Amino acid sequence: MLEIDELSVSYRSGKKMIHALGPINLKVAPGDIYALIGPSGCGKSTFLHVLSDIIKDYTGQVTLNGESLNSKKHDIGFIPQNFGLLPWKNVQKNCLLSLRIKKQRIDASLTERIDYIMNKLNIHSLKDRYPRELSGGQKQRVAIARAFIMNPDLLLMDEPFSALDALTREEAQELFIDIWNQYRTTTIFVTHSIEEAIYMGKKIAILSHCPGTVVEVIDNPLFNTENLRENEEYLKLSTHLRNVVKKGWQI
Ligand SMILES: Nc1ncnc2c1ncn2[C@@H]1O[C@H](COP(=O)(O)OP(=O)(O)OP(=O)(O)O)[C@@H](O)[C@H]1O
Repeated sequence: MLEIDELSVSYRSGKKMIHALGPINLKVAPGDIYALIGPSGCGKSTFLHVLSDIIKDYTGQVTLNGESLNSKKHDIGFIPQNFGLLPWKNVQKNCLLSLRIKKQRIDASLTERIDYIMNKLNIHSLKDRYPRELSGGQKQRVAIARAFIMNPDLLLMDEPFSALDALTREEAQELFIDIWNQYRTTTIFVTHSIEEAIYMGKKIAILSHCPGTVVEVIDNPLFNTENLRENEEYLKLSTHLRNVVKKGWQI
């Protein structure tokens, strides 16, 4: 369980402090996928930076499985907007990077997991290539493979599909959900797309203007539904979300 209690973040800018986020209160159950939507500058990236332990200067409490969040104790996967692949390492080495950092021995069951994930994402044939030799969709598949191979306690994604064209994006979203269904990794992702939030978010958390606080958490009945747009509920939920945006991110 990820528990966020009265989390607030301020940045120092010269002599002034800028209150960028919070207070945020949220409980994320194991196996949840949260889609986080909110206006530009409300603190979404700041929030992910706290959860990935990049920002340590905050008030409030963040615990994962009962312990204060700490990247030394917890395995936290992060897929940034630009996929975060190291350009000087080939696909195979990028995928195994976190295991090497943790000095994890690659035994038979881990080899099976790696093979399963690489096959599922269809990147076996790309394993000797470097990131510059890959298309955007291929880079995205490598980034997803790397995150799931690591088997993180928490997976964070910052607009992971926004750089892809519409068809590649849909394919990458489907592959993500397909592989997530196998491992049920607790995931929080930021998106600007209402459709992506409805397709991929088991829960949808809406943040207010800066400093972002949680305006509403929606239990999404349409999570992982095929032919989403043809579903009657889709129109209702997307209209509700668009109304929240129109009202200035309030309900
Ligand atoms: N290093 C910093 N120093 C001072 N202020 C900052 C810093 N980083 C972010 N901010 C401010 O904190 C607030 C939250 O920024 P953040 O990048 O988290 O928002 P965001 O919701 O991710 O935005 P976007 O959707 O536009 O990417 C903004 O008002 C921003 O101007």
